Amino acid sequence: MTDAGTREEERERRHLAETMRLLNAELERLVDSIDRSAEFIQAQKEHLWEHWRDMDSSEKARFRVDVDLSVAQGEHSVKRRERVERLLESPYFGRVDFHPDTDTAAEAHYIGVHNFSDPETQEILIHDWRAPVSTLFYDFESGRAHFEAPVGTIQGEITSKRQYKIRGGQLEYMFESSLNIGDDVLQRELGESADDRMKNIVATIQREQNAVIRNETARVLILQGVAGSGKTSIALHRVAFLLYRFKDTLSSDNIMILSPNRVFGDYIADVLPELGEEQVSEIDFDRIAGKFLAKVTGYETFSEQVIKLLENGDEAAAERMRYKATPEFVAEFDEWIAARADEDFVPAEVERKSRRLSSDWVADAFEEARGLPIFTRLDRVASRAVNQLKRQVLDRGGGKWSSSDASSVRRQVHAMFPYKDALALYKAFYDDPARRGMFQPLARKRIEYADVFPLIYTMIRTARQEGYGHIRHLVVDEMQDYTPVQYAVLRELFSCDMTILGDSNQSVNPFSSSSLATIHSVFPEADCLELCKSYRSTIEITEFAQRVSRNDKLVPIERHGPRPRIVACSDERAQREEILGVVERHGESEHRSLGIICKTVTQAEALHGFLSEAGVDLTLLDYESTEFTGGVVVTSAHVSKGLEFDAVIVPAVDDANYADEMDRCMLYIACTRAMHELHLTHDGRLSRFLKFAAESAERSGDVDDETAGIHDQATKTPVG
Ligand SMILES: Nc1ncnc2c1ncn2[C@@H]1O[C@H](COP(=O)(O)OP(=O)(O)OP(=O)(O)O)[C@@H](O)[C@H]1O
Repeated sequence: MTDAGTREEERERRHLAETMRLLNAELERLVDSIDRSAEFIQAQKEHLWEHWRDMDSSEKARFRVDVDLSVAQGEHSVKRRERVERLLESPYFGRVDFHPDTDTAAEAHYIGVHNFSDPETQEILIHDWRAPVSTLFYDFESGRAHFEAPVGTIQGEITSKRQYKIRGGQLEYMFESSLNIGDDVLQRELGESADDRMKNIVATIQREQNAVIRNETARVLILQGVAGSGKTSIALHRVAFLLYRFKDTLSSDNIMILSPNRVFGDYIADVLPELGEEQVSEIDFDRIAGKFLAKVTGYETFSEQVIKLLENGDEAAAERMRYKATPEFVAEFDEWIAARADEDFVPAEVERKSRRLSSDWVADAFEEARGLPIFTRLDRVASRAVNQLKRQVLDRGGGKWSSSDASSVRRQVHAMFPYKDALALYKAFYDDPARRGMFQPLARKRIEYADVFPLIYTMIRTARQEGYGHIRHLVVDEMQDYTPVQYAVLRELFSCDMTILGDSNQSVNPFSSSSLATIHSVFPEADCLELCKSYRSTIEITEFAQRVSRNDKLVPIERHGPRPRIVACSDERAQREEILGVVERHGESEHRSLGIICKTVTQAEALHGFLSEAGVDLTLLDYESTEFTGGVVVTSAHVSKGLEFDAVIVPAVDDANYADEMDRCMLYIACTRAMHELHLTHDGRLSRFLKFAAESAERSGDVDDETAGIHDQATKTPVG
């Protein structure tokens, strides 16, 4: 390092020491204030307890207000203390020196996970990464730059940019990064071992990612991103940004994440708290289905559908799914439902206790309720008829009016519409000869998954339903796995802003997945953004996965590691031994997590049994799991969606197991979960989707153990 460099580093160390001193002083003050609040609350409670009988009601009320105030103050201080503690671990990660055109000199702005001001001077010592000035750090290189301050756009010049890695309050390294957010720092971050939980990436957010995070104008934002492009991370950082930007009107209670399963929900659970925000609530489509259908019908779940397709390959079922998975289906179905009231409602006379309402009266009442969903409309007509007849009976001395009279009138009105409920109406849609066979119940009271959301949509379109009115922003992850009718349901239930993200290459069910264009057709007003750079895996793993399922837009990050290995084994037993060997070697390596990703949960269960008996300490993740544990995990490709591991083993990559398009999707998902190492094993003929590896091994005569792409487990000779 040059003398100037050493002097600069010295200066930075002094700055860090001074910041730590101020943070420690603040921590002390907060701890003191929390203790005092606690003591005060305790004393007040004791006083209240002892003098309860002697106090009048206004005195008691005053006491309660005092206690409530102290509790609120205490809670506020606890939150602040948590923030200061986080800052003490790592006060800041970046610095940008900016010289506004209107000022005489540049000023250094340090950027961290939270704001922190000098308690005495109120000078901002650390800017929250979400503050307007922090955009300078993320969006600009050295030279001309600007940011939006409350007073307007500030133009100026960036004279220097730096990045730091501070851990436990100690400066580990710093970089001058006048260009992009330092590749050096990014490389180091990406090269680290996977955590048990998704972590925040505030220090290395890239410019194109920042554009997604800070987009304030889109009501609906659709983000298509290749595997490992940071979509999920970005969506969570976006939530944190919106909570900061609109803190007066938006709180974590107003935000919901629709995630693919509970394991994934658990995996991402730490990101928002790490960013100083409360965790937001979560939901998934299975829970929405449960809420609507619990009392209506039994139904197949999404995972059961995936299992059915993977294990049995039911072409007729696939055909039904395909039919119900298009925007045309929603349009046709919408039109059909809308026509039912006019075409199928037949007004008739209503009679009770010799009093009558003519069919014209009924027709008028029905017409007046136009605009309401059909079953709500029928209820409205029935209520009016009940009131009318009741009045006639009572006014004209016709006797008593009981609840059974009211029920009879309601029944008569509802009988004018040939369908008793949404389920009957939905089934009737398939009476049309052109659609016959497209509805196939699994049992008398159990419908296929492909019918679950069309039925829920029918319920929403035909009767008023309770939505999620308090939600003001919905994040939808794995968008490609949801059909247009599911989006139609979301539209009805959530009339709020949305961030919708996913990757069309990672569909778990190609018969009912949605492309970006399809989703855009459901939300024509949406802004569509794309992330093409892939950060998770080494270039060797990314290129390998690309050959399983190509996406020409994908740009891998330049980070190297060992080439993926495909190991051919003589039989099933030898394959299990090979897997055991990889697991044991993993235990001795510097890597932490290992995912053994099978095609199906049934295969994962069998392998879990074998490895447990062999003494491996591991966890099985299946559709019932709710927690992500890290360490050695056995799971299926479907359950592994959204997760990542230092090393991944994909067992049974033979041609019988990975043969059709759906299998290809599963193989792609499994391979793209790996950050640093990827191993694939098989006995029998290699899957057609991996033929490229056999061919390239043949071409290169590649037999070397460590670098070989593919080799025979017994002979170490190339396979192909
Ligand atoms: N700017 C970044 N700085 C550091 N790490 C990043 C950055 N962007 C993404 N990553 C890392 O890349 C990995 C993938 O991120 P994430 O899981 O959010 O991607 P994804 O697009 O949702 O992936 P997939 O669709 O394959 O599940 C994570 O380890 C994340 O921390």
